[in-house]
Amino acid sequence: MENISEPKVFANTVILQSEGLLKYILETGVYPREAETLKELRNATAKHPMGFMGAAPDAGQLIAMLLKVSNAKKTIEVGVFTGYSLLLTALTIPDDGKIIAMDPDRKAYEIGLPFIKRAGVQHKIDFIESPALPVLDKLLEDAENEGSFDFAFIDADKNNYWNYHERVMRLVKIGGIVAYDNALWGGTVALPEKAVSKDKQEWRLLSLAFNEAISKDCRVQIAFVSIGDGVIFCRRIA
Ligand SMILES: C[S@@+](CC[C@H](N)C(=O)[O-])C[C@H]1O[C@@H](n2cnc3c(N)ncnc32)[C@H](O)[C@@H]1O
Repeated sequence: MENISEPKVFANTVILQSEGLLKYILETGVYPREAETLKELRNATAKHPMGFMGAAPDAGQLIAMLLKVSNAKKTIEVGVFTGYSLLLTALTIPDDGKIIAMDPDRKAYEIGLPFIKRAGVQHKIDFIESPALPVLDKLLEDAENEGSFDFAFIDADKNNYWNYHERVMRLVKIGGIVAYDNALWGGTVALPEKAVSKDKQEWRLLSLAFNEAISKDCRVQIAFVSIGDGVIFCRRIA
């Protein structure tokens, strides 16, 4: 039976371990506000063999809010999959905004493409079928790209998170925001290694190292948020 006692509170933070509480949040304030095309894309992605591994819809809501309050127009998307966060961003930035999106998996992108087209936002997207690192390096070859982006969402291979960080720190303007998904790696960051399944151990270690390094990085103000699978938001300050 679902735990019906009050959720635990630690350091004045409700521990979202109750499925009921998350269900309440999603059903009350997230799903009713989710754009129809996003909902359809999310449902279509659930049929993918890997299931829906896009940004969590409640995290998406926060990302959209940050895109709006920061007036983001030019963004970077590392890790597209079927495009949930990509479509969310495209729906949120202005009509003359631009997203440079990169992922070596075009097939997954094409699952989401009909929804992107239907939403009428394809003109804002420049999808590059490639691992992200060489694309980011290419962008950095042109000095005009330095500090020209307002926002970046990083949701791809963990082993490169720090490599992405070093590059987006140059591409995103001072005051711009970078969001790193999966900071909690399914909650494994707070578990001893022996309690973690073999397939999650490597990325757990990478997450621990990245989270620690970013927490010490003076170039950014951070907000480490327990939403979805954990998102670290960074505002570039230097
Ligand atoms: C968790 S999914 C991204 C989900 C997406 N942001 C969304 O909201 O639907 C991770 C994606 O990262 C991609 N990926 C893996 N290695 C990559 C790399 N080196 N460069 C760019 N994308 C990569 C995978 O192909 C996969 O589609």
